[in-house]
Amino acid sequence: MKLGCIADDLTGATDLALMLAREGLRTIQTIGVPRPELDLADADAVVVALKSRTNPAQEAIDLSLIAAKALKQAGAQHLFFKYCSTFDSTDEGNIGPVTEALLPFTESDFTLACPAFPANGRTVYKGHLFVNGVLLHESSMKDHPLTPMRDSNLVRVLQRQTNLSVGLVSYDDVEAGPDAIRSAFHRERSAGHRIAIVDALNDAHLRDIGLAAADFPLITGGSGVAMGLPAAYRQGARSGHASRTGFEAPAGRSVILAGSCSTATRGQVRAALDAGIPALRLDAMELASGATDAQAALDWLKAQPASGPALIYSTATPEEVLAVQSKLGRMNAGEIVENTLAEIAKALPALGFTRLIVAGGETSGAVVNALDVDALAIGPEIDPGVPWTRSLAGSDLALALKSGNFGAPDFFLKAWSMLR
Ligand SMILES: Nc1ncnc2c1ncn2[C@@H]1O[C@H](COP(=O)(O)OP(=O)(O)OP(=O)(O)O)[C@@H](O)[C@H]1O
Ligand SMILES: O=C(O)[C@@H](O)C(=O)CO
Repeated sequence: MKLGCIADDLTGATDLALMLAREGLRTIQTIGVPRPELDLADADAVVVALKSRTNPAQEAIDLSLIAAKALKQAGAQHLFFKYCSTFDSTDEGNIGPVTEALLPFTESDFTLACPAFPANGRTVYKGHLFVNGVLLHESSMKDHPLTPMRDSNLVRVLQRQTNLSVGLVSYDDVEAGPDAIRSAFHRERSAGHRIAIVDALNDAHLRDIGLAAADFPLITGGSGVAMGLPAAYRQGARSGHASRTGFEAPAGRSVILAGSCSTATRGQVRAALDAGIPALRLDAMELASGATDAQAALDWLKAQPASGPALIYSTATPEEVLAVQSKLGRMNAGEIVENTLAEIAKALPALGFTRLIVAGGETSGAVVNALDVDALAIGPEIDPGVPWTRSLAGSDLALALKSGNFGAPDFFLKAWSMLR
């Protein structure tokens, strides 16, 4: 295995797995550390999906090191730590602390940090992260329910999370190509920095960064920075593994579970409502008081026409989320909603629902755990960063696990047409 990857959330793992598959690596995604029976012999890359993004830093470190050990034992030659393209974290972690733990594990003393993903509007310039052309701290990420991002300067953000010195490889070096990027890495390392934020404005930059960093024992970033690795790792990497062609899916009913409150998901929920998809809104306060519950949602779902998808969503505006959080607490509110969606998901296979779209990283983690799915094959790309996947064991399911901020407004409408 060339590349062992540790992703701090599930949809992020799927995003990375799609990128590696698309660029020609045979890629398997596992939910948590791979079961010993899982056959990884044919895989060029394994992406382990954790749910560690918002855990206490020590827990995230422990989980990441367990995954790192398992990947190394399975033969991984390089490690990749995948986090969000919007650098979701707090001053306590977890990007800095996990990187700090993985560096000695890989017996190295330098790595890069690059969340750029231009196809989804994430670019880094002079160390500042932009989301669709807007500085991170002015984007909707400033209101994220769990990791509000209020500083766009990633050198500063990361430095607050780690005792390692953080440097910068900026646009001028990156634009000059792989050799200049290698020299810049050398310069930053010689200056005593142990992690370098790297600028990237387009895919050509990402491919050059991938080439320059391919020898690193540890690479950290979003899925974008993995774009150039397959070509570097495999002579004549195959391409088109995850194509846009139809995907064989188990027969059965379709459902969308949305727990993400991101701008993109709010638009997708609106488009689904406008298109007349039957929809049920879960109210966090009503869930907390017991006025409604998962069983009520399942009763509603069973009564919907089997001919098309139905939508269950807790998606709300930032103002609504804040109001709920001020009454229930941020983490508690999130857990109440996640637990309800997970309880709904658990009952779905027995009710004949086999085709699921799940919106939101934390939400997807909770749902997939409840479904007891532990490995995924990667299918075609629906929109950048989001493939259809199929479970490799347990209930036979087609799953599209959508990062909160990914996907076009018609994502919930168009994704189904790719399934055969
Ligand atoms: N109405 C609501 N009120 C309060 N919290 C909510 C509400 N709806 C969802 N949540 C919580 O907000 C969090 C959303 O996180 P999630 O990771 O699922 O989505 P996201 O952050 O948009 O996606 P990603 O992590 O992929 O960017 C979850 O913990 C969810 O339970
Ligand atoms: O990088 C991203 O934006 C996504 O893969 C993700 O991690 C969102 O949860």
